[in-house]
Amino acid sequence: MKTKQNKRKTIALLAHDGKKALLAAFVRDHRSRLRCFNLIGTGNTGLLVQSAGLEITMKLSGPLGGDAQIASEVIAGRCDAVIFLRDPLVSHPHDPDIAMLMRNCDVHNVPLCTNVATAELILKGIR
Ligand SMILES: O=C(CO)COP(=O)(O)O
Repeated sequence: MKTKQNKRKTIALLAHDGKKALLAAFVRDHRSRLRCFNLIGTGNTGLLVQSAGLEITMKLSGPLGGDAQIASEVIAGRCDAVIFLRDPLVSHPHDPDIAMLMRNCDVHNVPLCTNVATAELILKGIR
């Protein structure tokens, strides 16, 4: 009889500089739950998650193409949810990449959240 493989899901974590403290607190509060997933993230966000004691695959920093790399994981079907604490109060040099990532989450029906309240719902809901 075939056994169903219990494949870990992948969550992407990204935070703009103005939201990094919030992401650090989120990671601290949900460390044990986050350990159940493969984590990927943009460069500086990844370093922050790593310094909280979690394993994470780091892509490039956002402005250098990291958002685009995360989008490519979404498009390839290798990312199951995106937690993106973006700062809506400042503009970013890579705004086109940010829009592209968000658009592709919608195109591929991948859960995307941009604030902590919804990030908590995603963590509760994803199996
Ligand atoms: O710019 C980002 C997301 O758009 C995040 O990039 P860093 O994690 O490298 O700061």
